[in-house]
Amino acid sequence: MLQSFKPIFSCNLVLSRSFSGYVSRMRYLMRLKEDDEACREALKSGKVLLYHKLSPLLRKTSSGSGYKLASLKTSDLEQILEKVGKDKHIVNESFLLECTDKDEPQFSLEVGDLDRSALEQECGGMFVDLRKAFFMIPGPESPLAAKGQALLRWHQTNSFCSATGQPTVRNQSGSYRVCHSSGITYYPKMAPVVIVLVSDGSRCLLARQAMFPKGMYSALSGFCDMGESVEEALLREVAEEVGLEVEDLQYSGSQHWPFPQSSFMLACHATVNPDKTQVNIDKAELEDARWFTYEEITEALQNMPRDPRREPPVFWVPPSYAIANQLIQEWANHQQLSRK
Ligand SMILES: NC(=O)c1ccc[n+]([C@@H]2O[C@H](COP(=O)([O-])OP(=O)(O)OC[C@H]3O[C@@H](n4cnc5c(N)ncnc54)[C@H](O)[C@@H]3O)[C@@H](O)[C@H]2O)c1
Ligand SMILES: [Mg+2]
Repeated sequence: MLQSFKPIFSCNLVLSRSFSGYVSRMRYLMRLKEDDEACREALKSGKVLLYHKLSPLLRKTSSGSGYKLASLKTSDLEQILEKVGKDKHIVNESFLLECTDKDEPQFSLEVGDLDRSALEQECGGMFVDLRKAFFMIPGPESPLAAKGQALLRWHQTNSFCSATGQPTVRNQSGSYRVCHSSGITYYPKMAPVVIVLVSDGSRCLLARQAMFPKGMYSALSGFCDMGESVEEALLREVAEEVGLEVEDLQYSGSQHWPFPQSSFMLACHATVNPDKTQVNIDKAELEDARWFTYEEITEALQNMPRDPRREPPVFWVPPSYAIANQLIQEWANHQQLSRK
């Protein structure tokens, strides 16, 4: 029997914000999305994240011990562009991302047609593949790095109208593209995906696809079909992939996931009857699916691979920037409490 969703972990973000500052920032952002002139003005005093063929620019932190996303003042970026022999006006091709706590609008710009090493030298940083960058930058910067890449990718792949084949034209912020021939407005899209950590009360079920890195197991996941609710998608995916019927669902949280295209991950916990835990794997989709004990999970959480040059542990779970990790951590915390 399905229980209704209980939003058990999702409120902290909103509650921790200073409310009036947050509202005015969101209203400002909303205006910039719609008002081309205001957006152009904001860009002049804003900051820009650079991407080279969708890899974000990182810089060393001031202590020199780590890396962070490089956020360049527009005026500095214009000078850099001129130094590498480019028209500084390409800055106007930037897309609006967000507005920081200090009311600073942030943009992203693709510079893949410029010389990579010349730019790296002028900017004092390096362009790093996004998957690798997630291991290098502070966790709170990951969503912005992902959003910057996702928006650039969406614009790159939506420059023509699918009805007329005519070019589409962006608004200044990049919040949509229009085909003036058909009048169709295109908005950036994400594909909804359910991800679920199934438990039988004392163990949790993790699976791996053949394409996963060696030894990595994750929660079950799958794209929602057209017309499906999250609950229906989740029940179907678990049935399809491992042949089990889940009984109880609890919402955990959500995440934008940029790989390989933009997905919107909706994460839940689910339980199965402890007497009906025999898995029947869909081998076309999964290489393996297994029940893991609390002890195995806590060990995996403590033994995350840190150095890609070293052999990974025999069993490990997705890194902290993936919502699968959040689900697994929550399950382990819940088990720990229930064992006291
Ligand atoms: N952030 C995380 O923690 C996390 C963890 C696991 C998976 N994921 C992501 O979830 C996504 C879906 O997971 P999955 O591979 O198990 O899905 P899945 O089980 O639905 O299987 C993928 C297959 O579904 C089909 N499909 C249907 N709609 C699709 C669409 N809109 N885009 C692409 N393929 C579609 C394709 O045939 C594809 O091969 C993947 O992109 C994966 O990277 C994220
Ligand atoms: Mg799947």
